[in-house]
Amino acid sequence: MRSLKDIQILTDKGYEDLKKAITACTITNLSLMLPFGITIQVFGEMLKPFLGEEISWKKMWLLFGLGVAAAILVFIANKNDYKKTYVASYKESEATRVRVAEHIRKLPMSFFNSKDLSELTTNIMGDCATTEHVLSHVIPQLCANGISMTLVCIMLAFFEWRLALTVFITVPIAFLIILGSKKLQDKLSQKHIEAKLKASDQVQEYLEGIKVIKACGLDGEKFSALDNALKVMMKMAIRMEVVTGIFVTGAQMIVQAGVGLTVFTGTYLLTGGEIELIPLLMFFLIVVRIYGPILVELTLLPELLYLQMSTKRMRTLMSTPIMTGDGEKQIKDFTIQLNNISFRYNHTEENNQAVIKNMTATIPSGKITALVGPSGCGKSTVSKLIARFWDVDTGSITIGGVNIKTLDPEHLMGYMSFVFQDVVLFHDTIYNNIRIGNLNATKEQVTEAAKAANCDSFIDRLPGGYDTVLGENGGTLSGGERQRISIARALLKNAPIVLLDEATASLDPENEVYIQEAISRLIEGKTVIVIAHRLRTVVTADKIIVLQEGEILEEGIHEILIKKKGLYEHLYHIQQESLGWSV
Ligand SMILES: Nc1ncnc2c1ncn2[C@@H]1O[C@H](COP(=O)(O)OP(=O)(O)OP(=O)(O)O)[C@@H](O)[C@H]1O
Repeated sequence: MRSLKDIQILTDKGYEDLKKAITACTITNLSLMLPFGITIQVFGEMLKPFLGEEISWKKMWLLFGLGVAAAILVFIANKNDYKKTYVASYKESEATRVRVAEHIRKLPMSFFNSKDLSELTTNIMGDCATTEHVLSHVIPQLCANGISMTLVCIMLAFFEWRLALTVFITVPIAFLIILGSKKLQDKLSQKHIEAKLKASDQVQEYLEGIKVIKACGLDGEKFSALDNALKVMMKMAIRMEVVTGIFVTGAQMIVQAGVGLTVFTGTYLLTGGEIELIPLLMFFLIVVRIYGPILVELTLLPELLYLQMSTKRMRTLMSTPIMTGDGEKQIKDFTIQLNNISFRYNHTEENNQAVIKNMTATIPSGKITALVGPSGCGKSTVSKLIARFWDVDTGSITIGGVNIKTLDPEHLMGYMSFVFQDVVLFHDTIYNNIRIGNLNATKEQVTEAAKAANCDSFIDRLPGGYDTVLGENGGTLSGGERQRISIARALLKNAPIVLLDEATASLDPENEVYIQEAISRLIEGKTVIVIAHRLRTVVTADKIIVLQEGEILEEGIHEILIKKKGLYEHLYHIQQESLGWSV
């Protein structure tokens, strides 16, 4: 329980609530003993005529009254138990999900390089659901059953210790069987979880790639991959259930063998005159009653073991250090300085080549700086390092003399706007999709930004205007329209540094004109970093940095680089020639 708190699956409040839930569950279990005790008393009265005694009706009416009171008590205890256990655990699990999502948001991008989306979804939804189930249905019941059974065991031992011993002697053996199967169950759980992840990966790939699958006629091939993954998942689930079932049933049989043992010992004591018939019969009744919770415990225990797999993954996730920094530092000058920086994406694999090698450059404040170079030379990586999506391995990046590693990533983001080629739009209204740039913006500011980004022409054509709800990832808009929405967002944010990544690639001439206009408004007076393949779009840049294989090869303005007749001039002429091609 404490370990759940330590790995932040349980908050302090959740930990306290769980303790309350266990107490409530124990009270419910003990309250359930009341009607049972009364039944035994009634049973004892009813047997009296067989022993030549008379039934006491006064006592019977008293027992009836007590029975009604006990039923009311059981109802109250159950109600309290429900509130303390279920309601508290669902609230706790909601808080856990938010905390996990918040932690994920603050993790460095290197973490996401080694994780895929379905694994993280499993973390947020699956593992939290398992924890929620175990917190509400397993831990309180297990602890409460353990406490109430121990109490009953002590009471029975006072009554007749030899019988009490035979009742409980099989219980530790049964528990040892379940605990002994832990290794095997862990292995099977791990395989089951892996199969589940693979299946959800396949489902995701199938749905995301449905256009390509249809266009390339891959339906059969991709569907059979999905079908196989689902079959493996089913096989693993059945295997896990069967093995768990064998151990649980075996353990339950051993516990139930205790009934036979008790009857045997009881008969032995009865014939030896060491116990009377009625107390013995009552003892048998109690035994049958208390075996119920023990059998339930045995089915709950494997679930607790399964939780360990989820908590292990959660522990890895929650103990991954987040990016930190001091959010207080204010920056006035936006000159970006790359000081001998080196960076590699993978530090673990053998092929961990540095993508950026000893790079030193200045990106002047209030000017346009273009990063150009062949595909894969590291242009996007440099922009990601400036935005602190990743931290450099060696060297430093400063903005206005402040090392960005000392800045809180969220604070740093406040200084930057991004216009990427692959625009992410949310399943929400156009208005809200633009407002993401600045959640404090007024309606007028949002529409003004949309106008400046040349969005109003297409928004006005939409039936709901600004209130039109976009499909998943803006599926109903064209590439150019999506790009203009992302520019509107950036305009609304009005950050002093603008990162443009391939913003006008793959657009038709009309859209390109609209977007170029919008971008001109966006970058006015800002420190701009442009990443572009098409060199004609950067000829007017104040500075061009030419990269090759993660190193700076040339620097300067267009005219000087052309005169230099180096890589830039070569790439520029190839592109000029290709512009003359026609199909
Ligand atoms: N997340 C990542 N994990 C591992 N390697 C990566 C990752 N992102 C990029 N790379 C590698 O780093 C190198 C530089 O990539 P980068 O995207 O910075 O190049 P680029 O110049 O922007 O390329 P392009 O112009 O084609 O977009 C490439 O070899 C690429 O394969």
